[in-house]
Amino acid sequence: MTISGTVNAHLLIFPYPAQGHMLPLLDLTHQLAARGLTLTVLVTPKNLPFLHPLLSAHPSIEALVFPFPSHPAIPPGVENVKDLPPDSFRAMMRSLGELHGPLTEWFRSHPSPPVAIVSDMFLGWTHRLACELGIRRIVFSPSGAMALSVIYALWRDLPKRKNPDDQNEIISFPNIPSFPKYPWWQLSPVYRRYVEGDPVMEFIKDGLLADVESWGLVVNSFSELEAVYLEHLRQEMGHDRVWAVGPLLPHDDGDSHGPKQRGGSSSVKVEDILSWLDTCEDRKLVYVCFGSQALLPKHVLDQLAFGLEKSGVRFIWSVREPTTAQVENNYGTIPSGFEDRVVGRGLVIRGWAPQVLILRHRAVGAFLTHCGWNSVLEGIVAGVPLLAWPMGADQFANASLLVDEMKVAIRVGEGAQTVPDPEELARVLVESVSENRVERNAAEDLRGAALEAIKEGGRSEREFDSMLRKLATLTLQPNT
Ligand SMILES: O=c1ccn([C@@H]2O[C@H](COP(=O)(O)OP(=O)(O)O[C@H]3O[C@H](CO)[C@@H](O)[C@H](O)[C@H]3O)[C@@H](O)[C@H]2O)c(=O)[nH]1
Repeated sequence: MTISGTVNAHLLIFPYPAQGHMLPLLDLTHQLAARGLTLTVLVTPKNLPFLHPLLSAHPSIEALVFPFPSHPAIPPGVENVKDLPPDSFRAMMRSLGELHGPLTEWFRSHPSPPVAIVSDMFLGWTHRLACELGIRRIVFSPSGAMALSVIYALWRDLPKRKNPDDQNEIISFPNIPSFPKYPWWQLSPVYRRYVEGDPVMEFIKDGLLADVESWGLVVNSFSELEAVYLEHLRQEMGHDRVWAVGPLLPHDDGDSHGPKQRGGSSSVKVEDILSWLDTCEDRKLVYVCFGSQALLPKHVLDQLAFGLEKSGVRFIWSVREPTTAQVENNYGTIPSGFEDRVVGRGLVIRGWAPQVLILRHRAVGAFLTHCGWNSVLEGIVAGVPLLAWPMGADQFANASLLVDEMKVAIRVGEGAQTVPDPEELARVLVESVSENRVERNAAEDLRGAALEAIKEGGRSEREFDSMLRKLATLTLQPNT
């Protein structure tokens, strides 16, 4: 049964300011707004522009803008992880915790305050705040259910190595379906830096444990992809308010917004990219991107460039450019002369690419990805095989799901440690766009399942409705 019409509840939406976290939560917010909920979205000033497509599509949404709480590791004027070095998640998580006071004040003076906070998994402290205010907190997970299961197991069980110098020691997760195991170096870098008693690390640990205690969890995933892990999370949380509502699709709203502007303006004119793609054969081009955070070490970037050059395949490569200081720290930039050597068949986009738009084009036949969860879902919706080269965070878990379980991906590399030889990489690139790859059929099937899940009456849509039904029953608790 679907619920029809609008739902009358006020929610506070609180995204974590990293592109891979904010974009899918704003996609969810579009869907909530379309069902008539009253929504307030909390951002700091520099992140307000990311709300513009949402606010212009739904003028009833209110933006709540709080000054960014300063932090010694975050330069003044920077308020989004995309403008920070790759290991800045801890500082950002800690600094946003300072919004507890202003948020409490805002809530207490609001004539009709929200009945629930929907906040990113990295804002676990909002669960305690919600308890103090007598409202509910729903965790938003931009990561998949398998990866989230691993993250929660890490912070609950705090596994340690027998030999603290052994980066390759295997850490097992026997309570998670499929019993995943990873060498130490592939675990979340935030967790690997955990030091008992360190105030920032304890704050982060408390936040992630508070996620598990929260009233609800909404995951950008779908049952056909991760049923066993979603069920595992229901057991971990001790209730069934775990809703898989994905894959969340970007809101299309014409020429100026939607996928063309998703996460920011494209560094190369969108029309130029599309008209070049139009000249390409169907499903023969490889799209290459490592997400909004990762910077590639020089030796990795050079080998990748060499592999692309040798392969002869058509490609678009979206590359995050390092700063001068990062180049001095050995992060790579596009080798000189590379673009001349691949002219006509390779397009390099330095900065920001309209990824979803590119992946939707008929010319794309494979996606070389770091396996950030949004890229994974976008690749699945495009129905193309993935070439998996996880770099960090939850990406090793995502890669094992895609390669070993779903068989829609081919493992190409592992971080900066396992870098394919350019000859080998070139061979895989060529094969990835050939008709005969088994992964191609599996990717098409999974695309079908993803689209089935989000169509009217599909499983994800039903879970979204079930979440709305629960939200519609919420009221402020007596202690407010
Ligand atoms: O040039 C670009 C680069 C990225 N994107 C978009 O930015 C998002 C990137 O998200 P994702 O693919 O998940 O990668 P990260 O930015 O690396 O995301 C972080 O957040 C994800 C969700 O928790 C995790 O799965 C990742 O490991 C973590 O690094 C996607 O929607 C992309 O379409 C663009 O539109 N253009």
